[in-house]
Amino acid sequence: MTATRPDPAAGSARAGAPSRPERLAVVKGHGTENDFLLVDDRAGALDLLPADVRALTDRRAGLGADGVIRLAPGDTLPEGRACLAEDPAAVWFMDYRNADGTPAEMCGNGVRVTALFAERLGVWDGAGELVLGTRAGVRRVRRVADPTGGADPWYAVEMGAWHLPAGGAGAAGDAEVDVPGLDVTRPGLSVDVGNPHTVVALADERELSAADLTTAPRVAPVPPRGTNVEIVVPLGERSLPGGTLLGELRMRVHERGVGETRSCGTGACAAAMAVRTWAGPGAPDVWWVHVPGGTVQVTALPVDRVELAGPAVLVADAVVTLPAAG
Ligand SMILES: N[C@@H](CCC[C@H](N)C(=O)O)C(=O)O
Repeated sequence: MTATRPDPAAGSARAGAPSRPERLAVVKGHGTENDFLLVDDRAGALDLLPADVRALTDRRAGLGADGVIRLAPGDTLPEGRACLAEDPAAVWFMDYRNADGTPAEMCGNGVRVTALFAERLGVWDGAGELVLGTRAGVRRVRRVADPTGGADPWYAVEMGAWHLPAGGAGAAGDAEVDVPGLDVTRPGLSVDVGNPHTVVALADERELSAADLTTAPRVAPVPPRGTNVEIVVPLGERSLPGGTLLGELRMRVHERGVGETRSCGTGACAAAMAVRTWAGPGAPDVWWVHVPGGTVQVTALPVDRVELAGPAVLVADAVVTLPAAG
């Protein structure tokens, strides 16, 4: 057992209704510059309102971030209890909220930063696996060496199953996407990685730079749960020392509930699996996805599962006054 369990006595608050403090301690962190405010709610006592999330993530009037992550005991919320039923080791839950206050099923970069936060809190000793509940199900994290040669450890996350739409495998796309700044409507491929994505292949890096992601690309038909849109340019394949075939691609992303971000872990998984699908049999299993905020590694695992690996950084501690309720 490498993760400590929630303390049943740590909140008498756990027995009562969650409360909303006037002042909240947060830690700022990022994964390839997809940035988050992390909240230690090991007591499972915090009522975090959508308006609180919007105030915290505001880049001018607040601290600023792409999302807020609350680390809470799994047994304090229904989605956490579902994860505990899937795996009793999922005693901690990553409660992820987008900057607009909406909850999302999953955040790949966020899981890695949550793992580092859990280490900082002493909840996980960094050895073996950290088993985290998320709204998309249980995710397992372990520390690994940086495959790109950096000195700091990376975190590898078993991201679960990825899915194309029924009948969509091998297709250029199942959606039409208008990307502001580009003149022609493009095919987009829907890829579910626990949360929804639409991946669009562009001709070259000139098009990637020309795209204007300050507004959301138009996707038709409109995805029922909304979507994150990744625009990608495949960069080719090469062999790593040791012989592993590596594919590389460059990506920008417009995130549901946020806007353009400097990286998206689930988006990198969706993009790599889309490009691998388009490439056909013999395509690499290992992909480096280069985003404005850095590089992450995506690995196709047997039976349509995928792993995400990348860095995690904590940069600051702060105490924030929450907006007045109501
Ligand atoms: N940046 C995250 C994804 C966050 C959720 C996304 N905006 C959604 O609404 O699905 C990642 O690293 O995966």
